[in-house]
Amino acid sequence: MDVSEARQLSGSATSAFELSGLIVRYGKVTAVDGVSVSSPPGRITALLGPNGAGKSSMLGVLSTAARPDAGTVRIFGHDVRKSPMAARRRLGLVFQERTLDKELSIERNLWFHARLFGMKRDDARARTRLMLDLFGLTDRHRQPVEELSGGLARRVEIARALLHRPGLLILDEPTNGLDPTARAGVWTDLLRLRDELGVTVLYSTHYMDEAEFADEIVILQQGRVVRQGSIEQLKSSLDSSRVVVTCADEDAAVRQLLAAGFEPLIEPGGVAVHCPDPETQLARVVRALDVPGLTVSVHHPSMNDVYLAAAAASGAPQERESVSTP
Ligand SMILES: Nc1ncnc2c1ncn2[C@@H]1O[C@H](COP(=O)(O)OP(=O)(O)OP(=O)(O)O)[C@@H](O)[C@H]1O
Repeated sequence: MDVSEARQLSGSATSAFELSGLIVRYGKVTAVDGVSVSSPPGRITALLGPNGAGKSSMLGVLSTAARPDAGTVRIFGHDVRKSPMAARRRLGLVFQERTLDKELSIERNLWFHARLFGMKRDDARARTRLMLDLFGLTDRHRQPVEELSGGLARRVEIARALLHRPGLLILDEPTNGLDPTARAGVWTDLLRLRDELGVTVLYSTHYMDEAEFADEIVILQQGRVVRQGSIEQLKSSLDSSRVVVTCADEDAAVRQLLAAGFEPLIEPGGVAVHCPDPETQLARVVRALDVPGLTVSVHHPSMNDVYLAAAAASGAPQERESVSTP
């Protein structure tokens, strides 16, 4: 793919997507409650939150499948209410449900999608070939989709979503149900799309390790944004970096650490010394201790810690009460 194509995919300096005061209701249930989030082109945003937090409802509006009850939603500057078709042309969608035609080959699936999107024959042919090449599918282009593994089928869906040169790719739990190798493959593809083509990616996930790939993380709880920032910002806001000591006599370790001027805490994993710079405190901690069976390690907050702290701080239950659909 050449540079002009990459530019086309990444769009202009306008935000790739921009939600402002978004509200989505289903009857009396407010699924999305005043969410404002945006991304410049060429970045990856992860959407996290417990079941029922409002992730799919938010993605549904962004995908133009559902209308917002209030607020504005723009895709590369196109308002989804006023210009849904223009917004739709800049979007590639990969939803949880598998939507490929199983009986057709990989190539025919791509070709028909291109034609459905209104591409002329020559363009559809060229784009299909390009996507087969880009995703390493050329050698198996005649293979029926029903013979593909889950990971490969997902790859075809991502290729199909990019046929019409969208700048924004939206994926709702893209690796749900895939094995670890297939999940890693999807991530290799998505990172390459960002790095080589400047595609903007917005995805929801329940996998904390997958949140680590994002440039920006948004955590939703009960329809509201409760945390937002880069992974470094979210982790450093937690203030739970620590040196952890395990030994055969924790009481003695606590006494010795207190004598050396630390403020140790007995925690489930051992005796912890909380500090912003555990690597630099490590040697002092070791020097302060004379206890049997000593091990000392450095811990920094994980994405899981960030997520659990956000849940605890918002006081939200981990799963919202589900309501019956009409
Ligand atoms: N079609 C619908 N009719 C009524 N209520 C709905 C509908 N779709 C979603 N809801 C409700 O809206 C809220 C948000 O649901 P949503 O599916 O957006 O959450 P989610 O974060 O995507 O959850 P999950 O992780 O389980 O996919 C929930 O309370 C859900 O029960």
